[in-house]
Amino acid sequence: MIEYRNLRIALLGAGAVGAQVAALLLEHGDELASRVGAGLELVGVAVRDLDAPRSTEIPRELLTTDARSLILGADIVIELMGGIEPAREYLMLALNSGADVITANKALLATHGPELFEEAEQVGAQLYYEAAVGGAIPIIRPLRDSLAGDRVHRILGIVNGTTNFILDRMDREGDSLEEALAAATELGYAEADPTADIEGFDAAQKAAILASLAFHTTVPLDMVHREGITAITHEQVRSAREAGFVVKLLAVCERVTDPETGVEGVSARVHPALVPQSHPLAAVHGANNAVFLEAEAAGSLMFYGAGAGGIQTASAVLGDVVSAARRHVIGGPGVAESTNADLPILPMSSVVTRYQITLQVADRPGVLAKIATLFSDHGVSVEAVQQSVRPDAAHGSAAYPGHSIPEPTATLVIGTHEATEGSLADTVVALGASDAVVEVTSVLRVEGTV
Ligand SMILES: NC(=O)c1ccc[n+]([C@@H]2O[C@H](COP(=O)([O-])OP(=O)(O)OC[C@H]3O[C@@H](n4cnc5c(N)ncnc54)[C@H](O)[C@@H]3O)[C@@H](O)[C@H]2O)c1
Ligand SMILES: N[C@@H](CCO)C(=O)O
Ligand code: NA
Repeated sequence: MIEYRNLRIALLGAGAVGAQVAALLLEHGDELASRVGAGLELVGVAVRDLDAPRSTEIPRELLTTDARSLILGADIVIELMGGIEPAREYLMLALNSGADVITANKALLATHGPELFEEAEQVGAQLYYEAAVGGAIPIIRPLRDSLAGDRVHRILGIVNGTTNFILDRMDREGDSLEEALAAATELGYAEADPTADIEGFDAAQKAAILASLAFHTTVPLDMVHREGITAITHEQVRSAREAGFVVKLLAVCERVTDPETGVEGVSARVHPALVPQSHPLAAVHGANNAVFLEAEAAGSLMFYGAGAGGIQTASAVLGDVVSAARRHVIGGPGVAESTNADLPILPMSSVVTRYQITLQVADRPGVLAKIATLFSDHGVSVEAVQQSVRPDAAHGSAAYPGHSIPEPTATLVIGTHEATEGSLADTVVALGASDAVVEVTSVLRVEGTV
């Protein structure tokens, strides 16, 4: 039996992920030690309440409410408390005391990442965060290491399990958004307050992290355009299916050249989008996550699996523990983030995308021509128009002047060619204001087409 020097590991937080990390470290510590070349000793677990029920049994003598003392005696600190403070303060304390740190805290990284990375670089420590995006799915290390020699062009990610579960239920079970959300809550996917998931805040934090890593820059959270799924209707999901699409909440991170100014930069955005049923992301069901990326040399790659869950996320945390511990054995400085790419973060209006717009229009001569003019006035080229007439539809307020019978309306589904988000958005505003249009019933971007 080889005798190893023990590395002292402090765990902060013993909730869904933390309790699983503690259990796996205690159970598989010897096996991991042989992979690392050093013993891994869980020296303590900082909790708020010593007597709170936990999903796994943690020996009472390991529990403490004194996180600061625990941190100061550790070689590796794992933060699984969540939230901004005191997580930020504890990680800074850990880095300053010479410890390497591991966190799953996307909210903290998306808002205070640069400060933490800079501190880690200053003190020559490591900061690992594989669990922060895509849970168990390896995506941070592939971007940071495996693809460091390539040039990533674009990332399309399903990075929030709760919203993917909801949209998938609406598509495959015919649920309304409310019914699907209730099912997500019952199954434990959605939080008691699901706002961060359904309004896209969680996905936006992950988009900021992915875009920063992929493009070797810093993408501030407030530069990530964000739309959630709360306005998505059952009707939109059903029509999407009929037209060969599925609705997904996507994080889109890409290199962008503003067509008007010629400025090259990057953008990150989160919004619902129509994805062709033939795209690999369309086959991501339930609460799973996937990150589809396109790189110059590697071509298309997809990373798929469990984006959440206590034990699944613990797998990513333990991978980081092994990496951090190996460097303790080998020595040398930590891996610095490369954030020196000279790429501005461009606003949403510079992004080039495609829209699918559904309109209720008055069914009378000249309406189509009027609508076509609105598109061309904004420099937007129409790719396809589909019309269905519902003469009996007393939709909206349109009525023949002076008559009580409602004017017949038609449904127009208009797919555009690529155009800047700015001109597409202006076109939608002009459509809404036109007397030819009774109602703009749906506007969705189309992503993942070639
Ligand atoms: N649950 C998942 O599937 C998942 C997936 C990926 C990433 N994450 C991230 O992992 C982190 C932990 O998530 P979780 O689901 O385990 O959360 P959780 O709420 O289940 O657990 C957090 C635990 O930390 C404890 N805590 C909070 N503040 C503390 C303090 N000051 N001192 C000591 N303990 C404190 C809480 O009491 C709680 O037990 C979060 O940053 C989360 O975003 C979670
Ligand atoms: N609430 C998140 C957890 C994982 O970060 C989700 O639904 O994906
Ligand atoms: Na991950």
